[in-house]
Amino acid sequence: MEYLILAIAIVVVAVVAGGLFLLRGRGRTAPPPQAPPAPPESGVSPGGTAVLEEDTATVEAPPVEVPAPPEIELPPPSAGRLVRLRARLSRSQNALGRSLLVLLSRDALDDEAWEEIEDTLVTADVGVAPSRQIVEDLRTKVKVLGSRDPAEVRALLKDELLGQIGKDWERSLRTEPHGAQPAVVLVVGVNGTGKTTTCGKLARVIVGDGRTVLLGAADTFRAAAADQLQTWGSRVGAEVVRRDEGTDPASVAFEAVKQGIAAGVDTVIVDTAGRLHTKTGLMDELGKVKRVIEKQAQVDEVILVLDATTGQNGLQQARVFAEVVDVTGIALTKLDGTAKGGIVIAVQRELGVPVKLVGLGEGPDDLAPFEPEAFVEAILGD
Ligand SMILES: Nc1nc2c(ncn2[C@@H]2O[C@H](COP(=O)(O)OP(=O)(O)OP(=O)(O)O)[C@@H](O)[C@H]2O)c(=O)[nH]1
Repeated sequence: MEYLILAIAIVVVAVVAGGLFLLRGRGRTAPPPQAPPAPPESGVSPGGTAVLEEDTATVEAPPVEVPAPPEIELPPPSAGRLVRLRARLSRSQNALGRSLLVLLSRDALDDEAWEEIEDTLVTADVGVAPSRQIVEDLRTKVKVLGSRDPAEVRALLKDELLGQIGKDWERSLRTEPHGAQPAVVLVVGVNGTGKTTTCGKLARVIVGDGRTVLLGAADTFRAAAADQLQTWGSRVGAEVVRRDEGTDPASVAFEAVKQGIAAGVDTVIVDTAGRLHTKTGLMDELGKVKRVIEKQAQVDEVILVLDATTGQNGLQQARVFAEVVDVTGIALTKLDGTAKGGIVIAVQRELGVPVKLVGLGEGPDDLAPFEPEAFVEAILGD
């Protein structure tokens, strides 16, 4: 009997314990389901394999840097640029105008005074013959005028300088396409004069006027020139055709014009090296570049870039270029850095082609179409 009671007690205890165990098990909350591993942004690890391993699933993938598209700039149009840049010109050229005006306003305009006026003009790089001519003209006009109040003297000098610079030259740059053919501008000149910079700035002038440009880096002598051009081009969204250093410049020019035609751009600008090794070498190189371009399109402009600070030396070099290639216009750079603005008169006289562009600083929009009236006004000051 005792055994029976003991057995029943054991059974009861077992049942109660079992029930309690079962109840506790049911009351437990289930663990949260494991979040699936977040896929990396690209779905692919930097190494190129899909991220699947469990232990890397919780490691956050580094953010993939998407480079921002380059911002395309919209440069100002060409019209009125020289007037806007007048301060630059006044700063460098005012001394010439002021000393001429002071000399012309002297009470007694004797031989000595006229000689001083001539010297001032020669010092400003006007050139000996044109300086003499200006003095002769002024002498006659002053005699006819009789009186010499400051306003009259200023008007007289302005008229004379404008006459020497020439109001009637065709100075507009031919950059308009011919139907489906782009206009082609070939840029030549001695190294260091600012050729590549002028190509870049000119591209901005054309884009600013609402047209499209392609740049050809045919200065294969200096690799940095192509890089420089690339930077200029990317700022205004212009394609640049370039090849390795040492490639035949003519082949780059050919390819640039070909791509320009295919892309339907308005203007192709071709930068050249034009080292002054020998006149024959230069003639061969530039002649070939031009001939090769002409197989596909007409060369509308050959712009000779001349550094205004180099004076007579620059003129000498300009002469060599003019002998080997038909220059159609001059880009006079660095006019902001010299008081010798008279070079405008000298170079036009020397080469018989007009100054069409002037460089007035290192800024991207410091290139302006040349306007004689604004130029003379800047020289004479207010
Ligand atoms: N102050 C001033 N500097 C200028 C002007 N135009 C160009 N330069 C500077 O002149 C230097 C030479 O310019 P580049 O364009 O490299 O000359 P480059 O003729 O192409 O020279 P190469 O490629 O060696 O043949 C650069 O530092 C330009 O910023 C200008 O109008 N004013």
